Amino acid sequence: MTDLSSTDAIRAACRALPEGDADAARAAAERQNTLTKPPGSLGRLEEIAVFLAQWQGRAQPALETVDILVFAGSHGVVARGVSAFPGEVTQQMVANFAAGGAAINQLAKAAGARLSVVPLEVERPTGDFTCEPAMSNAEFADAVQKGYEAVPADADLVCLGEMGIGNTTAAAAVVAALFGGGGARWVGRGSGVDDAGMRRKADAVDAALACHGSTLADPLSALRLVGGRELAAMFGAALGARHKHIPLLIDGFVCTAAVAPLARLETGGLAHALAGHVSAEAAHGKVLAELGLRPLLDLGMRLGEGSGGAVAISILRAALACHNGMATFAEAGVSGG
Ligand SMILES: O=C(O)c1ccc[n+]([C@@H]2O[C@H](COP(=O)([O-])O)[C@@H](O)[C@H]2O)c1
Ligand SMILES: Cc1cc2nc[nH]c2cc1C
Repeated sequence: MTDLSSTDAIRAACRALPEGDADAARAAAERQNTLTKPPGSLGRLEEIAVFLAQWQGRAQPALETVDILVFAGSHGVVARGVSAFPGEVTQQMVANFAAGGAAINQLAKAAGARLSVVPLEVERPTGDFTCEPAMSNAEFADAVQKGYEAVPADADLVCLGEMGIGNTTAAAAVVAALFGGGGARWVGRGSGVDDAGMRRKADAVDAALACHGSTLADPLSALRLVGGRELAAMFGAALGARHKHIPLLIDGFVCTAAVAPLARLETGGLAHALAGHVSAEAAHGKVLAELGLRPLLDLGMRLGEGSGGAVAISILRAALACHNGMATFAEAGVSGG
């Protein structure tokens, strides 16, 4: 068992990231060039097949077991009027996930994926990070560990998602700490705030930057001090996927902000991740650019719940259908291969 019981232990786990399988990637790329199509003509579908080979460690990867993990958490900063919805919606949506009534229930079904929802003390909001730590060291480590353990060892792909009223403000604070700039650069409308709400969000982020100061320079501390439990759990799940040799599909702005500290701590820390989509939340594109991640889809979605990642699973399935199912030039008797 990987020890994640303290921030130091989490740091050590981040320094011990396994690499992908270069031989499997090479074999997959070679196979692509034998298939009955002009080399490169399937564009990013070819890159996806090679990526999945690299991170699953086999030249012919599969997507038999795909897990969508949705983490839920509550945020003290909601008291500052930063969301269009009341905080209790988080718990109500957790019930809706369990009843099968949310968008992600349908999208998971459509994508042929297993859905797990992991509530993280949703009845107990984090500290208001504008003036106090969002989480203690122990609370942070506990959420990271829950995320790590939520990753099933037998998964072929893990797709991350979240639910947490107020969490676009927490995500904005995390990326402001990681990449610089004030609140106005990173806040957006989230689930639908008006202009006054946007100003309150920017003010909340600026207050957090002033309150926590240079302690935010460390990416893990930033996630603990101004993040949230579901963000910490997504970070832990990204770490878990890497340690368990499972490729990762990330979702929108909140999810990307949560896993970004892994890339800031370790070069190539998110090399096992694909960005499912770019959210309509304006800052998401900026964070993806900072991380060098190119989103697969741009559908104007801004829901969270892992919904953009869930839609992108179908693109990954298309990539592997071609990679594993097409005939080679030799098999089909097609000239020129
Ligand atoms: O991740 C995104 O791109 C995203 C963009 C806008 C809204 N959300 C979702 O909306 C909720 C947060 O919105 P807010 O306005 O309460 O901060 C939370 O449950 C997220 O899943 C998520
Ligand atoms: C209803 C609702 C559903 C959501 N799912 C993710 N974020 C959400 C925010 C709201 C408000």
